Amino acid sequence: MTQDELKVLVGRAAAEHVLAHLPSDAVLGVGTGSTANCFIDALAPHRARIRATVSSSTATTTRLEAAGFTVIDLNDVESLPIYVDGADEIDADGHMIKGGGGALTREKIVASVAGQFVCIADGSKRVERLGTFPLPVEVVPLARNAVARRLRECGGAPTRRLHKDGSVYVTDNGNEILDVAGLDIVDPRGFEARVNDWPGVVTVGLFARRRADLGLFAVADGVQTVTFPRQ
Ligand SMILES: O=C(CO)[C@H](O)[C@H](O)COP(=O)(O)O
Repeated sequence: MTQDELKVLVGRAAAEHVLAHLPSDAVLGVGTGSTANCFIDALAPHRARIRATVSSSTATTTRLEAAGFTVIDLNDVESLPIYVDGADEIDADGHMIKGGGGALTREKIVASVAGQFVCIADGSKRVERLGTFPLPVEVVPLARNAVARRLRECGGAPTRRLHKDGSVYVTDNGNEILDVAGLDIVDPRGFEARVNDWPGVVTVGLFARRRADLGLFAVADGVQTVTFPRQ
């Protein structure tokens, strides 16, 4: 199976999970990226059963609305039983690197409100230790070089995210992203807290304090379900 086929498979599994577990009057949190898009597509025929959604990016909002879902503001939501999103890497404890699609800040905010974080991915995203995928860090533009220097002191090699045409990538929140290669993240919770603390850092794409509760991972012979115990 191709990686795209695996994403379709896990998108369907996540839709089944939501239809089985989301209360009928509840709001659903939806992540960003190609795997999250497969989930939206799989859930679309059942949109009448989803009262409303909260989106983690403008791209996801566009896709949800095009598929006929109602999208509401997180400020108008008191609880969010389930949040479904992809990941760039996930370890055996459910800690993740996210933000390859640039939506890390809103993803982290929506995830922080959710009762259950369901991580959906093809099996290639599972790693022993986080850090092979360059860690995205969203920064206020003024702080870019100051934060980059600190990341170098930690052994990382940050680069400013650019579009293919060379223009600067700007997030939905008007900030920039540093993608940090070369990190060997032995203590995800500690490193998340450390980087979060630096002035100018908006969000670090380490999801360790709020990690996944459930993983659905597509591999050649089906979808594996992994429950990550609360820490
Ligand atoms: O964090 C994300 C977006 O900010 C995505 O969940 C992550 O990049 C995975 O994307 P994909 O499903 O396209 O591989």
